[in-house]
Amino acid sequence: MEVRARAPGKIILAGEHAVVHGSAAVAASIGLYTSVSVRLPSPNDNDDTLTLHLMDVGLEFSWSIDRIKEILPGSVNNVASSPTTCCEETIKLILTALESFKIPEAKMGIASGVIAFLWLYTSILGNKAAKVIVSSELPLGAGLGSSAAFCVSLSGALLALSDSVEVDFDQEGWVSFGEKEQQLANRWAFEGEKIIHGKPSGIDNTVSTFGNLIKFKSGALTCIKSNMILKMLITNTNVGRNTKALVAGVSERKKRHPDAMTSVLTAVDFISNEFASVIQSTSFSDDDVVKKEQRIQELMEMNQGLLQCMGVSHASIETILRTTLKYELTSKLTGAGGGGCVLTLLPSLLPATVIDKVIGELEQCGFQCFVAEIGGSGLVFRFDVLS
Ligand SMILES: Nc1ncnc2c1ncn2[C@@H]1O[C@H](COP(=O)(O)OP(=O)(O)OP(=O)(O)O)[C@@H](O)[C@H]1O
Ligand SMILES: C[C@@](O)(CCO)CC(=O)[O-]
Ligand SMILES: [Mg+2]
Repeated sequence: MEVRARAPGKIILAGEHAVVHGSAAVAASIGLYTSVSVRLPSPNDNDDTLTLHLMDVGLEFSWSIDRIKEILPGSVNNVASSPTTCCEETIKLILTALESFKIPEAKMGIASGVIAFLWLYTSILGNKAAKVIVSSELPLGAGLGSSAAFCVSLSGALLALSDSVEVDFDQEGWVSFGEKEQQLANRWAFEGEKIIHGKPSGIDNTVSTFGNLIKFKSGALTCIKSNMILKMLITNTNVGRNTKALVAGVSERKKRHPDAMTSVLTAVDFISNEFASVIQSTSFSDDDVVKKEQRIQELMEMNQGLLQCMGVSHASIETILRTTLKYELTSKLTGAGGGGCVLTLLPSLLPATVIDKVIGELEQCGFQCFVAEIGGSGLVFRFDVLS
């Protein structure tokens, strides 16, 4: 029996970092997915290993079930229906399960993903043998929510196989979970994100689970229906960074300058709320569309300025801002910043020749550009009966 699940990445249109401190943020899923397949051995396979193959980084991990029981004795209990946080002590224990694998220095960030995997796997499926394969269309660690897509697709695949969730094995093709099961997958994914991010707001796993466009504030989600076409150019600086370190850096700055930072975070809250109301407003004439796009551009510019105040911009991001400004286009970083990806609004009346020119100039600087579909489906899964 094999189950496959996939979950999308995301862009944050307004409010990253501030959302960790209780301000509102607006995010949309994008049409790039992470897929997880979990294959359980048939009863006569005599397989007693848990294998994790991370295709994107070319790493494979394998543990005997006896070793899993030794590291995580709690894995004999089935806690799939009640998500629990992995404590520091357990993280240290799980780290010992990684010692024998020589992870190259350049790929050390992957260790946190493997710890999240072991925590989610053993909490949801206990100590069953299985072969798990992960692959993604998303760039890893680039601000497009690869960690959330990883945790959501993994939680979805594991829950589909667990006793705690009732699913119809005869359904064909990709299907969505019911609302209750989506909530459960989202809560487990949040526990995984805590291991990778330290202090996540929950926005990334929420938009990856439910898809579409959302406003998110203090853990609560509001679904949004956009009444305008938002076409965003995504430019990857290819500068690697780590969300956990950037989020911690903003918290440190807030501790050093509490009053100034509180004003910055409050300003972002207003920007996100205004962003949400502009895209939801129902005025459709050409003039109105142009005005709405101008307001969005101004909000993006202000949000980027405040992200600079938080200390999460980067020289490569500033180069993209300057380059797109030459074409009167507005950009902001998306996700955690420090490198990663930048969004540029492509207004509806912008000639294709200008888009080609700006992309050409950005690519000449060594950046990678693409236009992704915004607001697609969230977590889905499918069963395949193996012969
Ligand atoms: N396909 C994958 N295979 C293995 N590990 C993954 C995969 N996707 C994500 N990860 C884990 O997530 C980490 C990257 O998460 P991080 O939060 O730093 O970046 P991001 O989620 O891409 O960006 P952001 O959080 O800003 O949206 C990787 O180092 C790895 O531990
Ligand atoms: C930087 C941050 O706001 C978004 C990362 O995509 C972190 C979070 O909300 O968990
Ligand atoms: Mg992340």
